[in-house]
Amino acid sequence: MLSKREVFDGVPEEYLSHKERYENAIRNSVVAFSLVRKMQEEGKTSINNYRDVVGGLLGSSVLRDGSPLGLHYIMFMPAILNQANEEQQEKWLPRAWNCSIIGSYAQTELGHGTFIRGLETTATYDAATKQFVLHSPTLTAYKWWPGGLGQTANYCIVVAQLYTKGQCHGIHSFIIQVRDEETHMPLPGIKIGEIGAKLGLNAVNNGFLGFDNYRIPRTNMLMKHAQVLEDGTYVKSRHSKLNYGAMVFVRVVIVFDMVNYLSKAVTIATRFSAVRRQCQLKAGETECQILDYVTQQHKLFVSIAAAHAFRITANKLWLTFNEVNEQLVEGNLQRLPELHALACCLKAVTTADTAACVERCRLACGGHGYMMSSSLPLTYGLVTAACTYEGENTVLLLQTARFLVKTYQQLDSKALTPTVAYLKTAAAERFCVGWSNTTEGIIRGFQVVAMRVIIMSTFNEEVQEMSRTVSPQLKEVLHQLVDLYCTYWALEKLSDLLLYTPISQKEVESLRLRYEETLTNLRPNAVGLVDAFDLRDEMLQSTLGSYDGRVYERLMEEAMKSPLNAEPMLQSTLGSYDGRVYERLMEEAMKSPLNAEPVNYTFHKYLKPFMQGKL
Ligand SMILES: CC(C)(COP(=O)(O)OP(=O)(O)OC[C@H]1O[C@@H](n2cnc3c(N)ncnc32)[C@H](O)[C@@H]1OP(=O)(O)O)[C@@H](O)C(=O)NCCC(=O)NCCSC(=O)/C=C/CC(=O)O
Ligand SMILES: Cc1cc2nc3c(=O)[nH]c(=O)nc-3n(C[C@H](O)[C@H](O)[C@H](O)COP(=O)(O)OP(=O)(O)OC[C@H]3O[C@@H](n4cnc5c(N)ncnc54)[C@H](O)[C@@H]3O)c2cc1C
Repeated sequence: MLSKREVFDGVPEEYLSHKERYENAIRNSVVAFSLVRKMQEEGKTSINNYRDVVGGLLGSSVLRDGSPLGLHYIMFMPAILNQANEEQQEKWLPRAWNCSIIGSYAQTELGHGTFIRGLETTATYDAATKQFVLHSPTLTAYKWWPGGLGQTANYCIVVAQLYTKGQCHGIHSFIIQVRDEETHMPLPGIKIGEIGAKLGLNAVNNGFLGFDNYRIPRTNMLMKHAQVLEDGTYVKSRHSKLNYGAMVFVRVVIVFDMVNYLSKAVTIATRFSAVRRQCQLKAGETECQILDYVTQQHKLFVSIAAAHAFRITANKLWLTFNEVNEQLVEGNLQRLPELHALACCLKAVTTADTAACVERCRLACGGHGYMMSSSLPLTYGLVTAACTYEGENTVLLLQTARFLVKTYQQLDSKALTPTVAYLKTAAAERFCVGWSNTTEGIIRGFQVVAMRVIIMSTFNEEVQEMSRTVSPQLKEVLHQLVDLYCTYWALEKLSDLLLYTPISQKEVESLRLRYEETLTNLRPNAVGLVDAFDLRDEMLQSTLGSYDGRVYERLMEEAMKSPLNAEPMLQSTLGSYDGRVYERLMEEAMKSPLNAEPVNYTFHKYLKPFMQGKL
């Protein structure tokens, strides 16, 4: 095991250089993931449920700004599980599971992220040698972003346009070795490095990858869904989008990640708001807790309710994901479009709402929320990235809209899948005959809005589910959270409700009163509700949100650790007058100190012993 001394003990990551941050991340990651390997050996985690364990580690204080090994678990292994046939799984999964190989997932290119049918990397089959030739025809064809690829991974899943017998069959996945397992040097025909400093996740070691007519065996094409036979014959998949399966899985998992990040941020902000006293309600009185201000409650309480709403939604989505995947295994593809639309919608909505809520939590803490030591800026950096990766939010919402429009157009000719069944009810009868300022009334209002503008929004199953399984006291508080969440969004989306429902001005006024009553009712339970997230100080890593409330002493202790560093402002690679965006992105990437050396010392000292099970 590593001695405490070898880890940058006591110096917060913010004060490490870019290179030191990577080296620190490797040390922390091999220690953390050795724990996962120990749990595997003891049968405490399996290939089917490792995500909980890994997800907890990736969101923990040990790997607080991500890990160079994250993609190995987040996408490399799921891609093998989802896209490789049985023979390939037997070959690759054991080595991936015990980390004797470290993988990444290389789909996005400098020139394309959203439009994956436009990816430029080619994989051309050579029947004479039974090999695929991987090539990056242009600079924009270089893979750009894959986590861990910069200096860490020695294998990766590469998504490329498949050519055989002179015909293009679209994008397919391949497992490709990019570095020598002994020396970790890039293999001949491979151009590889890291892309440089980012807004956040600076420990992830995102990389770039270019191929120069690089040959791999035919059997390195992942062939669960489509195949290329030895003579070059292409056998197509039952459904063209089964190759997109890894993305659907990760979008589902991201919803769980948002629950963790939002719970942390609102715990920090709510506890700080109970400690912070500012201004007097009456002259001469003691300054009051800022948590007593309705404006502060308006900022924070909806985030507490959202964390619970997202947790319930994430669990429901996970059940749906497993149901649909069991059906896919039996050849029933009927619910795949619904799963895709659901995963797109909930990944986009939960990441966007969580980013907005985390920023609101930061703002609710005044200047102290702007301190890195509060952990709120770091959390914002992690969450806002999720609005972009695994499918940029705008584009994913368009995918959901496309599915809902199609569903609506087939309302009378096709049986509806469970999550959109409400569209038939909402369309069939005078669904919203009058407005009622109840949770059910608001949900029906949104269903009418959704029906009319084909936007899906409902979580009423969870309300019924909740009334069966909790004590009367807890039910009352949870109903207050549901009420708060509904009335908050009814007031936020008032224009839609006024346009599409018979809500009256008088009812809007009583809705506002009801909202403020709910804030007041929740106030006594606010700190208890965030304590219920049961997040230890080590997880929060926040001077503001510690359980003991010693905010000011901790702020001072952290401030005393600061060596003074000023990083020069960087010019923008994207906004240069000459438009040489891609060349500048690559030029800037090559300035990274990590790219100055072919192999970072941490490979031989830490990563290789870890991969050989010797750590
Ligand atoms: C935007 C996408 C989905 C468009 O894909 P495209 O092939 O162009 O499909 P169409 O828009 O033409 O729709 C055709 C048809 O296919 C259905 N469909 C699309 N995607 C899926 C899917 N995943 N599963 C099932 N079905 C799907 C669609 O509904 C249509 O059905 P119809 O019945 O209406 O015909 C695509 O380009 C896309 O997904 N773009 C986003 C790329 C992305 O997510 N990249 C992630 C890279 S990995 C990463 O970011 C890692 C991050 C690190 C980390 O997670 O930590
Ligand atoms: C932190 C981080 C980690 C990542 N890790 C990985 C990884 O490990 N592996 C990997 O392969 N990729 C990874 N990515 C890349 C990520 O998947 C892409 O950034 C994402 O898919 C968006 O593609 P893009 O960056 O090309 O943006 P673009 O698709 O160019 O989007 C730019 C803008 O154009 C808009 N736009 C694009 N298409 C449309 C449309 N059809 N309609 C309307 N508007 C549109 C978008 O909404 C957006 O506002 C990572 C990204 C980040 C930020």
